[in-house]
Amino acid sequence: MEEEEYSSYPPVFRHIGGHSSAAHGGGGAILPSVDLPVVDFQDLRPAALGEICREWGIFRLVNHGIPPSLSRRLHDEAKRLISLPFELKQTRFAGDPVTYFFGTPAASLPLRGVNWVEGLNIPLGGELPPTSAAGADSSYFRGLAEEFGAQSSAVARELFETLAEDLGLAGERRASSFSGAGKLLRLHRYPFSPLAGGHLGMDAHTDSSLLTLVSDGDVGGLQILHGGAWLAVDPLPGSLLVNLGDMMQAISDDQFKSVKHRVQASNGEERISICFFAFPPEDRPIRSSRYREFTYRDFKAKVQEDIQAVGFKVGLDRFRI
Ligand SMILES: O=C(O)CCC(=O)C(=O)O
Ligand SMILES: [Fe+2]
Repeated sequence: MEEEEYSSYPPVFRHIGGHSSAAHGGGGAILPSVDLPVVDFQDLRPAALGEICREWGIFRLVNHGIPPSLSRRLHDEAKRLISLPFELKQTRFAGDPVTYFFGTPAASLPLRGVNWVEGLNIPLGGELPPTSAAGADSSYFRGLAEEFGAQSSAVARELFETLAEDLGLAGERRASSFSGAGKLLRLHRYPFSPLAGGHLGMDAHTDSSLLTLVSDGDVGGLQILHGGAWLAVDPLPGSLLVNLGDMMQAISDDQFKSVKHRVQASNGEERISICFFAFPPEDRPIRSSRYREFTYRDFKAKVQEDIQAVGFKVGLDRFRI
């Protein structure tokens, strides 16, 4: 492909489009696929779900009730917006509640090697923005995102309650964990990479969330670390990928796993993913037999501090007793 065909990519990354990614230090072998457990949202069983979360920390959710047409419209609109020329994206989202980013979000370090991803951050639950510089099409997108976010949140709450049941969480500890939860929708576009086993879009990381719901469409790329090996997660159209985050691991006294994962660029189509994150209320103390008491606000601050100081997220280990 010619360079101008990559005009929607940030300029510093345009050159990698037509080249062997191996020459740029990324890459890896084609991995075996993993058969993730599949959970039916209409038939949630605390003990069975708990077992999956102890062993895997990630599963496929089917029959979740979010209409396929809503997911499809949001994916289509996301793809349209993210495919706009880079310069236009920068000006279009300036001053909008929806923000455009590019870089390596897992480590918050832009321009590390050729590992990169770009996307839009969509805060949820606020007022729809007045018609702004972003224009009417962005309001349409935000409306879809709000609707998708509200439905994702209801699904996440139900999953949380099921897991809380399995853990035997009671009283204040249970009631306050999810109510007032922070919510964020983030969409990603992982660039096309001409070689299979191409560069990473997102480095290995665990999510800081309670729960993360990923609508990953029909292009693969996600990989998980399971049993000491990296395994590829194939798409399952119509399903949601659910993974547990660090806060859920802490609340469960390390019974549940916050699974390590990363995303590799596809050698076919670009991957568009829509990720919903549920976080605990910022100032609620998190009590666990494995960690000293902390709040999600403390956790976030420590993650940022480590990224500045050592270049990566240390995460829960900072709070371990
Ligand atoms: O885009 C994906 O498929 C996963 C993204 C992810 O891991 C994250 O945003 O934390
Ligand atoms: Fe993640």
